[in-house]
Amino acid sequence: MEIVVFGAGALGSMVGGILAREHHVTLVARDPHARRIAGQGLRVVGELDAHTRPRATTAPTPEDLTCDLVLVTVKAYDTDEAARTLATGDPELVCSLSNGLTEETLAGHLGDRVLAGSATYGAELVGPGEVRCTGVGRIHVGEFADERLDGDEAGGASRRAERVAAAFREAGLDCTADPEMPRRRWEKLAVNAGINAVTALARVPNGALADAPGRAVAHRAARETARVARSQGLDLADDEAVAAVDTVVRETAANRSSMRQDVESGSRTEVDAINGAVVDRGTAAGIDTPTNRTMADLLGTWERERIEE
Ligand SMILES: NC(=O)C1=CN([C@@H]2O[C@H](COP(=O)(O)OP(=O)(O)OC[C@H]3O[C@@H](n4cnc5c(N)ncnc54)[C@H](OP(=O)(O)O)[C@@H]3O)[C@@H](O)[C@H]2O)C=CC1
Ligand SMILES: CC(C)(CO)C(=O)C(=O)O
Repeated sequence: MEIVVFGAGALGSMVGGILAREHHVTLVARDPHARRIAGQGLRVVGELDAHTRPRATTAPTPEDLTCDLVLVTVKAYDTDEAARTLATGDPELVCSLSNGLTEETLAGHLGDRVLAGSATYGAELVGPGEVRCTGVGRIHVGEFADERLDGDEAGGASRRAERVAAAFREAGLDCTADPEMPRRRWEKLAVNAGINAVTALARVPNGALADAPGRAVAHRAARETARVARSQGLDLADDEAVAAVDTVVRETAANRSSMRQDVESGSRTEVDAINGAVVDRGTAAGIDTPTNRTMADLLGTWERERIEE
């Protein structure tokens, strides 16, 4: 496959580096990372090990973006700009692995070429040309809205998602085409809504949410997310959202969540695309989401203060 990874920071470099074992991969990255990859290739270290030679560029041309698949791995707040750039080319499929509800933004520019994705692999950039896999997880891809599973995609499966998943597996990544991606997307949102902001505000590892009082806050945020999901026609029970939070807390107990990492490095967070998305959709559906609203407001206050400094 001809694959472009748009926004090759930590996650995109790791996934792109592994995909380059079997596919023609172009990484859209920043310098000096892009320059080092173009010169010396890309090293994946840690729990995965590879040295591959994907192409790398900071400024993709429309021809570069006319490919079989674009994987979007920018932070959620960069999705709109990424989508505008992607629309200058003609990719056959576009799939986001970003956290938060980003697919609607992509589809606004790229239409029904957009698939949804989620990743539970962990990745951190070591330096130019090198990325560390900090945890082997799983990637899911699929259609992002129930109505897109109808028609010729009978039975909820999506042939194009199956094709993407098979290409990932061929390169050695654990990837599944999920016939229930619309629901999974909201379940992942509940997990991120429950874990990310709480661990960022309290400055604790994910495992600290195994006990009260952090656990109770995370559960409230997850229940609110499930309620909003149901208002959008998705079948996500409160108990299922809470159980998903508990599972991820257990499985990633030692992790510093991505939002905690952002706050500790003084960077903008993805709170708008996570807790903010729950609040906005809840408001539109007449559902109050006080826990998500409080977390979005607190992190929003911190972000404004940081930007003004
Ligand atoms: N890292 C992880 O383990 C995981 C991350 N995720 C999710 O994946 C997404 C990416 O996370 P992560 O990889 O950690 O983030 P990073 O910030 O490391 O990577 C994103 C990269 O995209 C670059 N970028 C943004 N816009 C452009 C552009 N127009 N052209 C070229 N490069 C661009 C950014 O550069 P710059 O900063 O200079 O703008 C940055 O290097 C997030 O939504 C995150 O929540 C999900 C699961 C695991
Ligand atoms: C699953 C979890 C919570 C793992 O830390 C994550 O996605 C994140 O940190 O953004």
